[in-house]
Amino acid sequence: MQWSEVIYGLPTLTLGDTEHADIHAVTYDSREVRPGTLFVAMRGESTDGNRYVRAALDAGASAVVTDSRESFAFADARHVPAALIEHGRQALAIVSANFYQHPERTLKLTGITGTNGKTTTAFLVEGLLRSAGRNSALLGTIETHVVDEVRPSPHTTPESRDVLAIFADAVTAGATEAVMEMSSHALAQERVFGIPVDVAIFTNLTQDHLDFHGTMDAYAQAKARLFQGVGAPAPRIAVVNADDSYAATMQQAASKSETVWTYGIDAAADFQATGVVLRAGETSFALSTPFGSAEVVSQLTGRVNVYNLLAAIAAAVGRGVKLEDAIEFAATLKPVPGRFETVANTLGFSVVVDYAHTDDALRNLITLARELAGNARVITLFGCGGDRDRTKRPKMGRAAGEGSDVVIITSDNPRSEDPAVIAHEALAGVEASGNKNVRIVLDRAEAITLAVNEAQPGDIVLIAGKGHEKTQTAKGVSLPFDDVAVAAAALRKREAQA
Ligand SMILES: CC(=O)N[C@H]1[C@@H](OP(=O)(O)OP(=O)(O)OC[C@H]2O[C@@H](n3ccc(=O)[nH]c3=O)[C@H](O)[C@@H]2O)O[C@H](CO)[C@@H](O)[C@@H]1O[C@H](C)C(=O)N[C@@H](C)C(=O)N[C@H](CCC(=O)O)C(=O)O
Ligand SMILES: Nc1ncnc2c1ncn2[C@@H]1O[C@H](COP(=O)(O)OP(=O)(O)OP(=O)(O)O)[C@@H](O)[C@H]1O
Ligand SMILES: N[C@H](CCC[C@H](N)C(=O)O)C(=O)O
Ligand SMILES: [Mg+2]
Repeated sequence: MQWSEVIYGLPTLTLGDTEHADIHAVTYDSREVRPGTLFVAMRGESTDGNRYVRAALDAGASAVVTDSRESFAFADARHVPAALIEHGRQALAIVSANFYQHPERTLKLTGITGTNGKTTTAFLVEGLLRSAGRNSALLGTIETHVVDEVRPSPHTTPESRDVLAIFADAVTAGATEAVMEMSSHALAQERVFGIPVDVAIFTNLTQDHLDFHGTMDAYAQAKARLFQGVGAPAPRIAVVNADDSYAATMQQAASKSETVWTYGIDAAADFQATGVVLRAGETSFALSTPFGSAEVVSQLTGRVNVYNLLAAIAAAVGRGVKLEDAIEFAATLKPVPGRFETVANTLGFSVVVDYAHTDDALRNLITLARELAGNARVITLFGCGGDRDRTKRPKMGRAAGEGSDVVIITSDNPRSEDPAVIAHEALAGVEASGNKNVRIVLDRAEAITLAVNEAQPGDIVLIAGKGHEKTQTAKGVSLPFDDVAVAAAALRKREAQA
């Protein structure tokens, strides 16, 4: 594609003297540059893409977009087409949309934000749309779907270049819909700039990521951007959890949407669940909506999934699926990997792997386990991520201590930090809860084996924090690790001894 076509609509401050180049690829990472690549220099948290303009040019970059006068002059002097712009990430989104020929104009996008429940809700919405015969893309934490093709996901919400590349492939594969998790990092960094959202969902807001956002208010404002539109018109329909304390913030942010639907269990809502019945592997409730009422039955477990189902059904209806069809399809939806995933065994107790990695998610998970366990014990294993919000560690400890009979603190991606230091920060919270039945076992496989060996018939073992993850990252190195596989191995060993 010609340089002039790639920069169409880009608000440039200055354009270089060289006007012709054929662009074969767009990148924001100098290490990806090959001859014919346009390099967009972006300022980041840890470095500045402008430091790598020389490397990009040496690698054969055919054009440069930058917010630095110095980089601009450097590229121009080397007779490479250059554009001086104000915002690197916005520019990346604009040139990528041009380069991929605007797939975002074809796909009707459902965007989901919130602290917890994005992945689950995204899978549910995609499942409902597919059942209704629509071809869809899915972008989120666990994996990426390009209609029927499954690809790994390096991020929950990728950079705009990657979103648009996936969208373009999805359009080629016949997709008319896309469902996407919108992380607060992505909204704050405008990774989704210029991408119109048709239906926007807010799940909930509780503490996480304060290392990045600083305050709960800034975190909420990042989430609210989904409802205002990031470089794009506001979503046509906003779907907001009425039971969450930030509902009003999101509703206000959605003031330009044509329709705002609320959903909830406790507060009055447009999509209202009543008579919730929770069992392992079965959840049911009565649903009333502006389009009629019906009984919803699902194979998913737990009250949090009532919220995820409500949001997903509302979104599907917003996308034109008939309510009665959405409810029929909801009954066929399978649980999401690593979200209340049970590990089968013949020992008479339950082992559950779940992605709870915030204090709110842990509290919800343990409350559910308590209900399901009756008089039996809840054994909770968890850890806290390294190089992430430190202040959530004692809060997670407290949540674990308050609801569990036995607590095992272990490692969950310590990254560059000392796992023992992280564990002791979590321990402080368990101790504050008054729960004395707590142990630290830093080796996660050893800790899981201990939890499994501790369980008696009727007990529930909760293995929290890593869910679907397939690696453990420590000292900067990621090694294969799978909670489900490790738990299954420990169970087989114990079964063999029984
Ligand atoms: C805090 C954060 O979100 N960081 C992401 C962000 O980094 P950044 O803007 O700070 O970029 P940087 O590393 O300073 O680099 C600046 C620029 O220089 C470029 N560069 C850098 C080195 C080089 O040799 N050449 C070069 O061109 C980089 O490609 C980048 O364009 O952009 C980078 C490029 O896309 C991401 O890799 C990086 O993800 C880091 C590794 C990360 O861990 N992100 C997590 C926290 C994240 O984004 N999580 C959310 C989900 C959270 C949730 O909801 O639970 C997600 O959406 O995945
Ligand atoms: N609607 C919900 N409300 C509160 N907690 C939830 C909800 N749905 C799921 N959870 C809990 O949060 C955990 C993470 O869920 P999920 O992966 O769907 O969220 P997410 O928002 O995508 O998280 P992440 O931002 O880390 O990718 C689940 O394992 C469960 O414990
Ligand atoms: N999206 C979250 C996932 C956390 C998962 C947990 N296993 C951890 O490593 O803390 C993050 O990157 O903060
Ligand atoms: Mg997710």
